[in-house]
Amino acid sequence: MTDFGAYQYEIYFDGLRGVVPHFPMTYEGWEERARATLSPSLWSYVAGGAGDEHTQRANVAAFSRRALVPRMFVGAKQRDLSVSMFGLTLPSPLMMAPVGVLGLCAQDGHGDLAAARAAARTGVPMIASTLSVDPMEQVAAEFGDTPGFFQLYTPTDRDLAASLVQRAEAAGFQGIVVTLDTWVTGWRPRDLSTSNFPQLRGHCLANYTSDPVFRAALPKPPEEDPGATVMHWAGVFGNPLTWDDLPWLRSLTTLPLIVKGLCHPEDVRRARDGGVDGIYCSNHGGRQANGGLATLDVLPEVVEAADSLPVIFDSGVRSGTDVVKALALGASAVAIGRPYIHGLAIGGVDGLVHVLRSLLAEADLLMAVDGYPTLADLTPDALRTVG
Ligand SMILES: Cc1cc2nc3c(=O)[nH]c(=O)nc-3n(C[C@H](O)[C@H](O)[C@H](O)COP(=O)(O)O)c2cc1C
Ligand SMILES: CC(C)CC(=O)C(=O)O
Repeated sequence: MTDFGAYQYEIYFDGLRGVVPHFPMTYEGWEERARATLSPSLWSYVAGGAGDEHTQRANVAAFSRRALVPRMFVGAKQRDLSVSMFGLTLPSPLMMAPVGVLGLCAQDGHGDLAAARAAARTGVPMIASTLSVDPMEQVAAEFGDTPGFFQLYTPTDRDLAASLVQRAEAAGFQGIVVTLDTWVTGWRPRDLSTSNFPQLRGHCLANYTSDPVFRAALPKPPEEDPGATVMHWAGVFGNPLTWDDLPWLRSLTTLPLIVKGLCHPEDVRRARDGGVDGIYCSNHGGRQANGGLATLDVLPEVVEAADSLPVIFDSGVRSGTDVVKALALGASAVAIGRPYIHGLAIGGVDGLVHVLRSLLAEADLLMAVDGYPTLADLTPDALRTVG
């Protein structure tokens, strides 16, 4: 049993002692303060999406088309938000989605380490991006007892891919998340306007520059020729994988293999047949392709096709109620991107922990008030479609 909702009492007791809350209590508040904290170009990178950002807005809007129906006489005094997947038991279904450039969003430039520390403090797992300011071994060292996952951007160099995965295994990560929807970046007008994207990426290559296979392919060490290093990285970064590559991907690790970016049920069935351990239903927060469906709208089909495989969901989650709605539509776990980036930007580890605890408290209290005490109680029948 967990009592995430108790976070509200901590805040009220602080208030009684005259302590004013450090951090805003809503997504809009986190966003507004993060915007004021980050440089304009980093802000536009974080906040922006593909095209005119229609899909990005649709991700958020989809949640307001679903509403939870309250149940009474349930006596949901105790709730249980714990979830078991990939042989792990987690205290809650919340996860931190992989975010490249996370390091740069912290005041001290080490946001990947901060997120790992927040994972240790909350039990909310971090899926560490391939693109990070600090190498994965240092990130993993901060996880404490909370399991961590490594997100792989599969490079064209297969030996490099194998090396990154082997390092993740050795560092103690508990699963590999392979992102399929970003072997090339989508059309991102905000980044094109600032022309800042290449510089940002250049700061986030620690996993590559610390890799023996990557280093061996360079004419000069990265410390001596950073420009050539970035050029080499750009050449190997993205591999447009096909189904023929799935057996090879599967062979890279004995850890749970989760594929990120699946939104079509047929793709889910093929991935399942190809031996993956988990499906990650996401449209990359609307950052890659515009004009698509909200991820929440495809979730039920994906869950059905995934059958017994766990489904991690992300894109557009902005509150604890959104977490509950995604769970009711069948997600096994719910990941967030921008909300925790904002928390990190406004208050480092403390700000990030505040965002995670706020989302968990809101979800927990909603389940209490509306009479859905466990995740098993949250079925599609708990929701109605409105508007
Ligand atoms: C600034 C930023 C960087 C991201 N970097 C990565 C990444 O390195 N790897 C990845 O798989 N997804 C990346 N994503 C996508 C997230 O993992 C996630 O799918 C998305 O943020 C979820 O949508 P949300 O921001 O609406 O919560 C990034 C998202 C943002 C906002
Ligand atoms: C394209 C990458 C460099 C990072 C990413 O996934 C993103 O910005 O959405």
